[in-house]
Amino acid sequence: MSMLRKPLPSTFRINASCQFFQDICSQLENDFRKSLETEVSDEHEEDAIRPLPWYPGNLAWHLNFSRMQLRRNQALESFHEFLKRENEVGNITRQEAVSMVPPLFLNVQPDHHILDMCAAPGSKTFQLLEMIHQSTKPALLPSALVVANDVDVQRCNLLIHQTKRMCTANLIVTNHEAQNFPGCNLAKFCSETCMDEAKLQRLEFDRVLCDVPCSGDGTVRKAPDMWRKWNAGMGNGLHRLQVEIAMRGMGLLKVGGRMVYSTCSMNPVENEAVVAEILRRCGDSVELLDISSELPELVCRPGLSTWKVRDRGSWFGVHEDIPRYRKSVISPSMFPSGKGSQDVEVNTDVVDADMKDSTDMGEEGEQERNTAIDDSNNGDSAKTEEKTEVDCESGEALTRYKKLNFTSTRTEHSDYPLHRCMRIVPHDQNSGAFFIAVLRKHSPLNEIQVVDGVKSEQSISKDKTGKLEEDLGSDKVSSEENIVPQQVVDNTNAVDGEQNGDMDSKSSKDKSSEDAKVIVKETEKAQAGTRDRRQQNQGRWRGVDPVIFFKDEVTIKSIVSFYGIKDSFPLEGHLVTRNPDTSHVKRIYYVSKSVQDVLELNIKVGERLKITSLGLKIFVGTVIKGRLTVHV
Ligand SMILES: C[S@@+](CC[C@H](N)C(=O)[O-])C[C@H]1O[C@@H](n2cnc3c(N)ncnc32)[C@H](O)[C@@H]1O
Repeated sequence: MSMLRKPLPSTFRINASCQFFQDICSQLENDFRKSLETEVSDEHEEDAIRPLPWYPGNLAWHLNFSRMQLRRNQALESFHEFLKRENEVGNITRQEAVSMVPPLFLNVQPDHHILDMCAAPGSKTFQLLEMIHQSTKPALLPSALVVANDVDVQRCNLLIHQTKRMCTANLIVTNHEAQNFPGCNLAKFCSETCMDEAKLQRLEFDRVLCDVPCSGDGTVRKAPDMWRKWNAGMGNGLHRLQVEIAMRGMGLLKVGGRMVYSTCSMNPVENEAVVAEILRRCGDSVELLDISSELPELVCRPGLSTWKVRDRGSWFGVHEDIPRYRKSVISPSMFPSGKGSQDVEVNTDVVDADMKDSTDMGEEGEQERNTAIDDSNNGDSAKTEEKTEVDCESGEALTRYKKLNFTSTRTEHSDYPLHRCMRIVPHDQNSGAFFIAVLRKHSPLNEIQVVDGVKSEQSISKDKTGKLEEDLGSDKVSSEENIVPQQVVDNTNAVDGEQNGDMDSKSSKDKSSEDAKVIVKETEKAQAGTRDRRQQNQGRWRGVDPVIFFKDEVTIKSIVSFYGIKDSFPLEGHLVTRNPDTSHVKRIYYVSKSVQDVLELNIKVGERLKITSLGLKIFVGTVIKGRLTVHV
């Protein structure tokens, strides 16, 4: 507890792919390390700044003072200025030490396709970009691709701002619900000819980072407000979404690929319970890897195999003990065994999955009669109250159970090797807290696993239909034929990265083949150049400019000759704009071959990806005397 009350030390990472990498390392080692030693004395005589021992290549550094001290201490002024300056241009990144751990376990290679499912504000995305560029020779682009996604548009802007510092052509930023991240699979949407032409047939990833939204108790040292705000209900409310995001990540992962699941919470319901549920759903297709020897200097603890679930002031060791009316909120998957009781759920429409851990259950306007029942038959000491309420409208008696400060003595153990998960706690190495699990996909998920996923996604999608319609609003005006089926495809094919879509129910199968036909029709029309102009101009997503390949040969030739660009740096197919009127483009972006392939695929499957940003802004266009002129 005393460690939790101490401010978190600052940490930062050097970008090993930046041009001035060696200079920065030498400045830190030879100048600041020594000068700060004399300026900043410490009662324990610890180094003022030192590399984090577990981070490869001495790239991550720990400062033995907090952000506050860094801002206020005069002696640290020039060092603070250095940090700010280098951070701004992307040579270093200030990031919490524990947050740097998950990308390290992805074992990223320069030719990998990587999906960062919940990426904003982008510190881990930046780290992934550093990794793919690190081993590439200067002036050469890696063949890798990073797709960074976040559901929140405003946070996507932070992500774009953060990753701009990298000047990369290998990044696409998308704005989707991660649990419904679209599948781009040509086999489903395209005719044979269209497939023959395409270089990339489906979008799937060698690595997936699943750094999911969580209740965030691991950040209390950085955000002391968390002490007041946190409650167990926050984690309970997120568990299902976390499972769905992770399952979608698994669906999009290539066979043989690695996925890292991480949170900045220590709550087992958001951690081990989610991992166990992934293993349960995926069976032999997925393995939880033992990563204990991968970063030997990192001090960490094994994952838990047993835990209790807290709900409204009580602790439950088994799902069976959950009052019936809470069973729709507290699911069996939150418990170590994942097993539920045979109880029929009642009154599920009365109780919402709220984010409060309140014990106050009183509801005005309801007549109630409370009867205390001895709950000793299951070995638990607390009393359970049966509460009979009368529905004011129907006059029907509804029976609910309310457990006050109940602590279940029954516990369960998980059969999965959850000790392979990794818990990083603040008092082990003066850091924040983090949870990490690394999973490998051994074989495609089978139909039942996929169907499970589809079912849960469909139940979510039901609630989100309104939002989807809004997202597709512009199409709705221009092409009814286009919007309706695509919306259905979004829901039913949410797992199609993995399977070719044999669903259990005939109707959904028929529906998706119908949808596919319509998309093929759309694609063929697009190929034949007969696509509705208004639709092409607006793109599929309202408020998001379409991505258009810049193919103006005259302009491209003049750029090549004016700047003396060599053939080894091809422009053709690598230039895109966000303005459909290519005679008036303002900005031209350079994209890597990997991004180019994804864009071509995305066009062929009917622009399923909602792309908010991509590539590197390389040229600016101005129209002079009616002619487009382009400069760097
Ligand atoms: C823990 S933060 C991610 C931090 C990020 N990986 C980083 O290192 O900077 C979780 C992110 O998930 C996003 N998010 C929440 N629900 C989401 C969903 N359903 N799909 C995608 N992103 C989601 C939030 O907007 C938030 O930016």
